[in-house]
Amino acid sequence: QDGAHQTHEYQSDVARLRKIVINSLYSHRDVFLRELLSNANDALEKLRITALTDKSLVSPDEPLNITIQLLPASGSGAGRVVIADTGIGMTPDELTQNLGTLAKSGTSDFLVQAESAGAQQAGNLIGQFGLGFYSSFLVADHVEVASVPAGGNGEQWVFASGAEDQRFEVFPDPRGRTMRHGTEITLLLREDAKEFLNPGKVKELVDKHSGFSTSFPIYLQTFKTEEVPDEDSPVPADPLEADAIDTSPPVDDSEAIVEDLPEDASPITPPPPRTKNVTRETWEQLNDQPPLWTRDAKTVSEAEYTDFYKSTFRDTAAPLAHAHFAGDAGSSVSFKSVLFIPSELPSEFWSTTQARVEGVRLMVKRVFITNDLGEDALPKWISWLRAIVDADDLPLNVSREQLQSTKFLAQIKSILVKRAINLLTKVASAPASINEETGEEEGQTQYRAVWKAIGSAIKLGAMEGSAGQKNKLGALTRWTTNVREFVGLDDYVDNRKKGQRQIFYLAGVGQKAEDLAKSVFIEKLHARGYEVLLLTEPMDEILLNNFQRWGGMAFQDVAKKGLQYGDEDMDAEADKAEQAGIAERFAPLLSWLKKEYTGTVMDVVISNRLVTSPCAIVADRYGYSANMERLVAAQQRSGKDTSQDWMTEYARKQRSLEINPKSPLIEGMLRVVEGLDWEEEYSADEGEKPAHEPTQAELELKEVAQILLDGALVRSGFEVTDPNTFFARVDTVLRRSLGVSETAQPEVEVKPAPPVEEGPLNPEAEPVPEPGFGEDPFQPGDFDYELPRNPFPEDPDVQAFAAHDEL
Ligand SMILES: Nc1ncnc2c1ncn2[C@@H]1O[C@H](COP(=O)(O)OP(=O)(O)OP(=O)(O)O)[C@@H](O)[C@H]1O
Repeated sequence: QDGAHQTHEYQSDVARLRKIVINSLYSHRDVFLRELLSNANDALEKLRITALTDKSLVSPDEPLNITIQLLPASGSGAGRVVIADTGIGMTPDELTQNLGTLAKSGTSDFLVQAESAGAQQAGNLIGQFGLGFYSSFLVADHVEVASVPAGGNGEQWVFASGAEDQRFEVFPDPRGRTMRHGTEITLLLREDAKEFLNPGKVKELVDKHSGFSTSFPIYLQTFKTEEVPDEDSPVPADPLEADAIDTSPPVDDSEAIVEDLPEDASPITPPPPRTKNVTRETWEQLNDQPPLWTRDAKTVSEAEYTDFYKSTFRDTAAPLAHAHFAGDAGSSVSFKSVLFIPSELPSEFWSTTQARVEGVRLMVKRVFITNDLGEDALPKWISWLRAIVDADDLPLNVSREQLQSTKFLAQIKSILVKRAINLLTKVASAPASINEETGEEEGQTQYRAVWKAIGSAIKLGAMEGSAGQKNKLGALTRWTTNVREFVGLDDYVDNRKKGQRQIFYLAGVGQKAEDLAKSVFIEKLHARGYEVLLLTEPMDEILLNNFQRWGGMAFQDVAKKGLQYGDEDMDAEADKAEQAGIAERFAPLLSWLKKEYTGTVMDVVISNRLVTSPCAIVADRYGYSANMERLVAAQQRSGKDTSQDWMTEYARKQRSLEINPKSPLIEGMLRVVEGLDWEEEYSADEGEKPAHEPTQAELELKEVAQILLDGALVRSGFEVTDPNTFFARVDTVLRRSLGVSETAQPEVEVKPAPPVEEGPLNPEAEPVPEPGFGEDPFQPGDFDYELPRNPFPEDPDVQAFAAHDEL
């Protein structure tokens, strides 16, 4: 390399990105034009902003614009596309830095993801990441970038690289200075990319992808061939004279028929003037249509909104909904805006606390100013919003910093949030449409898609928003119930049964709604036709607690105490009498169970929520439901919130056992309790031993009761306190029912391992078989051993283990 001519190795990430781009985007390769035009537009914007403080950088002789030239090959090669801008330009160092390295944050993560994804997925990922300059290699074998920085007096430099090259060159342009400032990119097209020399194709692409999103004019060089008078060859002015000149092809004299012209013959028409074809260069502006947001919404088609969104926000998927409006920000700044709901949340939405908001593009009189909304950007829940806001009455030379300190920005943020909520509400309240082909009701297809995409963000908004927003966003939430899906809270309230004053819900984070619907807590509600919201996301329960009430109804966790159907007072006298009868009949069992479970549950009551299950564990109003208990346990495992341990312990104890008087099992227990002389036994103070040794019947009842309690815990979603003891009890009961000895242990003998091996391990001599490969390490007979006799037959814990094994 000589003094000026530099050769650089590409940074390894660049090579990887180029490879991914070329492999995965072949079928979308026309994106190169959008990317290069967007870079050119950015460079012009940078210059415009810099020139606000240094006017010498621009001159009226050098208008800020972008030009495209399509140059078919004169000799070998497929031809060239040259895209030039009169923007900020690059110094030789910047050429090296900007085009030879990837400075973007998250590049490595992106590359790992894209490399492991399929071509189609990688294409989508790249779309979101923005592939920029490297997309040139989709259509070009070789790329040259000539550039001069604005304000620079030095040489014009060139960055040059082949698509397959591991290196790039940077050198002074052998043509000298061809630009005052700016950048010119020359693509030597690949043989299979000749279509991009077609002006029609280029116009179509600019129209579709760049027309809306570039604020500086884009001109395409076109050549028009016109017929013009040929001034070089003399054309006689006088038709008579013209007649005198014989311009007819020579004819054979012998064949000539000479006729005199009749007197009244019309005058001889003069021959057309001599012309020649001249090819003229013209520059046709491609983005001369007014920006979409400045147009009347009635004149903009859905397809135009979609194309605009995709090209402006670089999304491969269409938006789910849009709103187009003009307004007044209150401080006499009028503006026009279009906002969009994207088809999915940004990938980092849940992994950051304060999301970066880059989707709101602020413009002043159609010129892009910033997409950085400053410190207190939009609230996190709505950081996914995509919008264009174009203010008319702000000075054009307002800087990004000035704009951020104006009232306008704060007002615009609140207007955007309000408008976005209105848009969501409009989509959510669209009447169900009828499918014309099938005649079936389609449901709210559009809002279902919106809910699927950003439903969790809407729930977040309903929690963190202002009071007014909470109500609006709460009304937008949709739930699955035991009878329907996609149910709004207002809809639930409208559908309530006579007398019902509670909105019933059951939470089971991570469970499927259909499994939750089979819960013991829902069986009676379901059987009676009541609707229960099934909450499966961690946020759900917290959200409902946050609302406290909806439409005048209180939220009731059906796994907790306090459940009321609301029709209790409407029960016939006979029903009431039956309830009283049951209460009286089961009183002995309730008393016995209360004594038995002192310290384990707060209370034992007759249930109003069970149909077939014998019992359930119901949390007190301030106790933890099984769902809450799991959430708290997960938090504690992850090291958070340990200061709350005592509260957890307390809340855990706030629960009751509910029994189902209609269950034959409970009936059976009642009969056994009635047969016991237990009042006397337990009349001693709490904690004291019974006055006499318990009878066999009582011991058995205790065992059954304990299993029943553990079963109720499991049924109700809690964990049993000690699974080993639980299984030991089940084992005993099983043995009893089979007539097997309750204490007999299996006859087993376990072959002990050989003594510790001496000397170092030599893997070469005895290769360790790879899992799944090589010979089966086990030989026939390896499993023919006997477990040893239980060495501690009296130890109840060991018995429990043995029993567990048997099960
Ligand atoms: N026409 C240009 N004029 C001036 N600088 C340019 C031009 N094209 C590219 N650059 C510089 O090269 C850098 C890299 O460009 P590239 O297109 O690869 O990524 P980007 O524009 O930063 O990101 P993205 O394309 O995803 O928005 C740009 O940030 C810019 O500094």
